[in-house]
Amino acid sequence: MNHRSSYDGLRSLNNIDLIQMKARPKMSVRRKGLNRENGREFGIIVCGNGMNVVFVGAEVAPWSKTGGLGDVLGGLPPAMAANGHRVMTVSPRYDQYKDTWDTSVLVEVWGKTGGKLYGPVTGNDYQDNQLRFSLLCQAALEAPRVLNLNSNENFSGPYGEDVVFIANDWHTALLPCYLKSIYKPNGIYRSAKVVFCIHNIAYQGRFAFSDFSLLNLPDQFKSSFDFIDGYNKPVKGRKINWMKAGILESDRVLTVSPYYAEELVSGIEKGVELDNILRKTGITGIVNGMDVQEWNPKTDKYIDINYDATTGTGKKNMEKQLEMLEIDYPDKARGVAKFNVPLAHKIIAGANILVIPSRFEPCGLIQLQSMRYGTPAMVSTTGGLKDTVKDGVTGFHMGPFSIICEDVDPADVDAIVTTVKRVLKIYETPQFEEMMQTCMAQDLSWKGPVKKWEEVLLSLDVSGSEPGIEGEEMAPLAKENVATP
Ligand SMILES: Nc1ncnc2c1ncn2[C@@H]1O[C@H](COP(=O)(O)OP(=O)(O)O[C@H]2O[C@H](CO)[C@@H](O)[C@H](O)[C@H]2O)[C@@H](O)[C@H]1O
Repeated sequence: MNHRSSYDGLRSLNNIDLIQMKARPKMSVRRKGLNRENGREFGIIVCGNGMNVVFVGAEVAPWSKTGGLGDVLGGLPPAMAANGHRVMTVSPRYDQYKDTWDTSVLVEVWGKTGGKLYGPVTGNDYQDNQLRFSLLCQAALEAPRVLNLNSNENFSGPYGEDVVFIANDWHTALLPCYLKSIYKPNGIYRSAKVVFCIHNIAYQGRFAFSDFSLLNLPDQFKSSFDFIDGYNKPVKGRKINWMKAGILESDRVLTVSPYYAEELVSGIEKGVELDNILRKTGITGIVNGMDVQEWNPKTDKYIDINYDATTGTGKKNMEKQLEMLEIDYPDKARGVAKFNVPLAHKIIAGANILVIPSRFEPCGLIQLQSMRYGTPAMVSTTGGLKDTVKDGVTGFHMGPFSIICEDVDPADVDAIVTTVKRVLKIYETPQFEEMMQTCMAQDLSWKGPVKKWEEVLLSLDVSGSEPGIEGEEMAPLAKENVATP
């Protein structure tokens, strides 16, 4: 396991100052470098003590990422640390990442997987994934107690037991179960709480019912895992369902947008057979933020011409190149089915319109990325796309699409054609220009979402938890060694 240490103290002078608050609760803080006069520092901020927060997940960008889960775990924890909380993220070490360091608490469990996160090839899982993710949960429960993280003299040592765990997706669902069965009965983590966050309900961790015996849990947990699978992919029938248990055994359930939260409880199809469970527990949606430093058209290292809202206009030579491309490729289309970060940046920066015809979309990050680059998106009306794209203001809505993946519904094709016509009517008019400006003027960073996360975490009443402060937006620690699927 690679225990990524607390983000505090490692990022900037500003953050080091925030850490000092932790050591002296409700104190006045000098924020060095912010206000200076004649060489003397001044500037007082009165603030709370913050919280101890432990994120747990199967991916964390930039080290391991197959999609948005990695992005969120690379962005939200540093943004919470920037607000004065003590934050760590526990995630598997799939490879020998250059910029990670040894905590000297090293347990090699399944060996390096060379950047292959869930299986040797896409769609083919490791046979022992249950063991792997069980160990991830066990490691995450040990980390706050045993890792001696010397971030800074005021903010060092183990986190202790007054922590909030944020478990993400099915891979982390055993965490609240082990907390309740192993730790709490022994007087450990008495006031600790668990938030379970659903990024994508389509993956639930459904396994043979007899596998319950592998999980090292007492029989009273069986009912939380017990599940009748209604789909014949691969077989119907009685199973264990990790996500169901994660939802039932956690203290709060969150997801990544308010509208997706509504969809999840709306019925069996959108809730993928867990809608009844979520209606019981309740679920809250908070829209994701994005990494506004990695995705910044002004400084993006992957695109040839950097730009901002004042230079969003087309370059003549590029227009010429586009004309040439059309002549060379009369079919006018290209399909690239590769995970290619530079190309993803180039497409988002270069496109005039991004079409996102999702059947479902818990939050969606590419529409945020595209709006930041002044590229309005044409989206289906589902999940976070509904919450983040305003029709006629920052993009175009096409209505909800059929969720039956096997067929293409002709009504959806019509919706795309009608919307393209609507877009073309205003394309290259001042109205479209204004739309691009509005897209780029939005604050899509983690600053807003993190406040909502704080509110939820504080409401759990973990001992010693206090609000943080208004922090600066922070990017993840490193930008190299992204493990691709
Ligand atoms: N070919 C390619 N090459 C390189 N990079 C590529 C790529 N295709 C996509 N990406 C990048 O991968 C990320 C995709 O994130 P999304 O949130 O859009 O979807 P995903 O389904 O992975 O996430 C799930 O979790 C997230 C986080 O909560 C929710 O937003 C989302 O709705 C949910 O489905 C973006 O950063 C995008 O730029």
